[in-house]
Amino acid sequence: MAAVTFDPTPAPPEAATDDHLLAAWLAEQAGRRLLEVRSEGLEGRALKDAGDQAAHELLMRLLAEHRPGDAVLSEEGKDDKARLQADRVWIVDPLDGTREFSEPPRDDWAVHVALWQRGAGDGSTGDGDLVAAAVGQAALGETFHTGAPPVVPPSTSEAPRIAVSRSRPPEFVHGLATELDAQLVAMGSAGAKVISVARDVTDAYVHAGGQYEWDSAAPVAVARAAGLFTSRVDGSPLRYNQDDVYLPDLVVCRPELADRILAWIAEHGV
Ligand SMILES: Nc1ncnc2c1ncn2[C@@H]1O[C@H](COP(=O)(O)O)[C@@H](OP(=O)(O)O)[C@H]1O
Ligand SMILES: [Mg+2]
Repeated sequence: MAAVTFDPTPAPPEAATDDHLLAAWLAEQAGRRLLEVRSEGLEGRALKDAGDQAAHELLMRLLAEHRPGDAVLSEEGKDDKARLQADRVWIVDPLDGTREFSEPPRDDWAVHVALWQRGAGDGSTGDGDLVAAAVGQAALGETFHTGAPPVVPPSTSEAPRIAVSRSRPPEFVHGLATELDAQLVAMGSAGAKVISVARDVTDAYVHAGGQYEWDSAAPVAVARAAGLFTSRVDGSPLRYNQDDVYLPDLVVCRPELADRILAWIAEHGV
């Protein structure tokens, strides 16, 4: 298989002990692998499947090599519930925005690599919390990570811009947009949408109606490190490494928008 011939660039020596740098390196390697898959002439379903599979296999191989003692939860793998007893769990989405990946030259797809650690956090997120993460956007040539979090510039837009799913935008966002006098910006990939807030392409990302832990773990950890607001749509904390990995909704935004967004959702529902 082509995955065996793929040659990762060597991990930086610091990644042996620094989880932020390891996450960034992993996301970058999987992104390079995905660009390679995208150049092989496949289309549609075949391209989606090849991308999901190649990025998953590479991440599993590299995690086993560099962090052999840690558990892994991957969108493309079997959920081994031993992770519920583990102290460290990598939560990965090898290819988020699979649909957009299969529509070159779109760049709204990403590799998500996050680390959940037992005992981390203030207790509000359960037994632990996210401690390191990277969102790789290979088609942009960038990897956003918690080791050097993005610096969010002041908003360049007078009216707030709300990122929403391109294929499954929740119905309620239209009412919210009217209330905030906001524009909706349709985009693929949860990671690309969260990072669009950090990059001042948008000011908020709101989703409801379905998603899983791997869709938001890495982007949310990077967003928090960048000083952005993150929560469920009811304002409660996003909790990871749960028994049920369904995590259907979230809000990520500039801190100054959080109160208005949550208040509108509390009043009108999703
Ligand atoms: N209603 C829903 N139910 C389940 N998963 C959903 C969903 N809406 C979005 N997602 C998942 O969230 C990710 C971002 O979606 P979108 O691009 O529409 O914003 C996608 O991940 P994958 O591409 O990894 O499958 C998609 O599958
Ligand atoms: Mg996903």
